[in-house]
Amino acid sequence: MTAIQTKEIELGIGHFHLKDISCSIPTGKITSIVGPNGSGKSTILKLITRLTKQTSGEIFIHDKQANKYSLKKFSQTVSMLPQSKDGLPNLTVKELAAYGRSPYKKLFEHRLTKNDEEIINRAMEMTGMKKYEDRLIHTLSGGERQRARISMALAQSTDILILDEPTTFLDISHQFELLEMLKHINEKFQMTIVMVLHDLQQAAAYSHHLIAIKNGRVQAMGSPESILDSQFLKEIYGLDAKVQFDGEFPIIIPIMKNSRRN
Ligand SMILES: Nc1ncnc2c1ncn2[C@@H]1O[C@H](COP(=O)(O)OP(=O)(O)OP(=O)(O)O)[C@@H](O)[C@H]1O
Repeated sequence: MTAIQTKEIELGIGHFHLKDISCSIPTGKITSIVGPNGSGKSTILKLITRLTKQTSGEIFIHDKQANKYSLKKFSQTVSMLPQSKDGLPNLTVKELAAYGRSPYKKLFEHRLTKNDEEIINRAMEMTGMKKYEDRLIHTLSGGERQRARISMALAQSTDILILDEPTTFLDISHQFELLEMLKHINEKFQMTIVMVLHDLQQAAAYSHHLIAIKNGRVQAMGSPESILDSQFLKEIYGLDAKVQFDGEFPIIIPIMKNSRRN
């Protein structure tokens, strides 16, 4: 089953061109989009979430054209967590999570129903943020802030969650904590998760499916085990390296040109 399908998407922005982006994102799985800086990954997420419009081609969400959804219905189907460089209003964790209920409200309606409260509480419990519900966002650590943002996305009650570089600015243990949390959410609720990740090892370890982009084109697609090898690293990143799998976790060993021991 396919949650998202893009068909022959083309888009030009200044000197940059996305060309013939055709890919399928499986339902209930974790898919990561990987590729070098500036290859077009975030632009693809913006197209899927209707923040940018393609010049040609079509995007389907659950087999229905994305632009045929009303804005409200779309926001009840797809939630997007942009890169965390954007500032957040100084709200409490609970107030931020409550924003996730906006697609279910009428214009200027702010009152939370009992059902909204239950969904917001569940979202904060899923991310471990319930105990911080009254804390102001600006007093949280980077990892906690990211989990608060995810609480808001989860309170949106969508079956597709899209995240752009969710581990940026987190230390290695908080990166893994966040990825474990997303894996748990995916397994428990069969939520379709799509993310852009820069760390290829993490992307491969935590994703069922990888889409590799280079110069605005899809260069490779498939399970991490089927596509991640030396040839892939050379073709996509121009990197000379070996790949070994330790169980599901790939270890990328770059071939160093100059040993510091010489
Ligand atoms: N609004 C814009 N105006 C002009 N160029 C843009 C705009 N948005 C994106 N681009 C260009 O499109 C290209 C792709 O950008 P995009 O952010 O999709 O890449 P990316 O793969 O997500 O990069 P990174 O890994 O560095 O975040 C870049 O060269 C970028 O400068």
